[in-house]
Amino acid sequence: MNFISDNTASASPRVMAALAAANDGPAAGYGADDWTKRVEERLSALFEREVAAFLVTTGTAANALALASVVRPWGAVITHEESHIVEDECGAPEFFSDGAKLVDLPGIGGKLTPEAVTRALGNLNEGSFHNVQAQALSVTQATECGTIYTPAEIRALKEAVTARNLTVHMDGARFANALVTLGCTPAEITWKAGVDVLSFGGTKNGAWAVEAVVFFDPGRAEEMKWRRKRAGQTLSKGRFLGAQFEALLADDHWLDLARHANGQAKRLADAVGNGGEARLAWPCQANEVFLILPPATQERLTAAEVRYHSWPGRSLAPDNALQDGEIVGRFVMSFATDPGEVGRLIAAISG
Ligand SMILES: Cc1ncc(COP(=O)(O)O)c(C=O)c1O
Ligand SMILES: C[C@@H](O)[C@H](N)C(=O)O
Repeated sequence: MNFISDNTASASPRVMAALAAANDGPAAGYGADDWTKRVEERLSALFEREVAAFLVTTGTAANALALASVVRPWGAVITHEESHIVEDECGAPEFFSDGAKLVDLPGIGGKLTPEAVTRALGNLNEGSFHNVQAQALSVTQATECGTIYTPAEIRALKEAVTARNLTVHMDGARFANALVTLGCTPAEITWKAGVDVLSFGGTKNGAWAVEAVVFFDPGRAEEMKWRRKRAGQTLSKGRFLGAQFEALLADDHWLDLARHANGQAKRLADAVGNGGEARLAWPCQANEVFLILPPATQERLTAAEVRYHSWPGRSLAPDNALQDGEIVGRFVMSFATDPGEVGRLIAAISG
């Protein structure tokens, strides 16, 4: 049984069928194709305002190029210490921004707080040529800990950085999962809450490989076309990115995919999250379940050949610290997660 990551999932059959259907005759290259144009129009409708959108193939590219477009080499990006841009992008944001600094902060459950951000801003001297200049805040939605920010929480973070005029970036690799939990509109959890640029994840949601960098003020997207090309992310046969995203958005397929993943995560969290055999590290609010596992439970999972990520306990609340031999395990669900496997996982944990 494999609960390592939503990255291990297949792609939605509807997305793969759309890829095959797009493979018909000639089409303009480099993003000028009809599929990509329809996606750009669809995203403006989805977010209830004109947006500028750029399709790329990975979340790392989306995050790194989005941030490079809004910070200068002498800039600083405030983010969480467990954020993907800090932990898992091999310095890509720093590289593509020509050296911007990531200032990473702790936060329970992988979430930033306005208080921590305000403290960090206090340590970043505005205007001094000796110091990097705070220019962006990056939040992940859903976070790397499977928690989510409410629109009010995003607004509070925006308010904390407004005086310093920081741009707000959202890593939305699991944006769909957060949205179906919140039940709000895409606009309410992004630009209406103060987000300026979104890495809109398609791959983990169920695409083969596509992400959209969405600028809510098209005037701020000016550099992106050159940055994307220089990064080798402007595909000559761009129709195959457009076709994927168009299939995801059609008939709210993207939300149905996320609902299945979240539903299976909730099943697991509800079944074992508060028992003696395991307990929740922090709330399960999207498609990932983080469980504190005592040694006996770890042994049963090994015997049952369950694959999951061991996760750092840095973001645990002080009153939920790990005890002797305990670890945090991350169990990730996707659109393709088999409910029967989740039942077998629950049995293995419960003993
Ligand atoms: C929170 C988050 N952001 C971004 C990404 C994008 O990463 P990749 O470059 O692997 O597509 C991931 C990948 O799993 C992720 O978990
Ligand atoms: C790199 C790894 O963390 C990946 N982003 C995942 O969530 O599985």
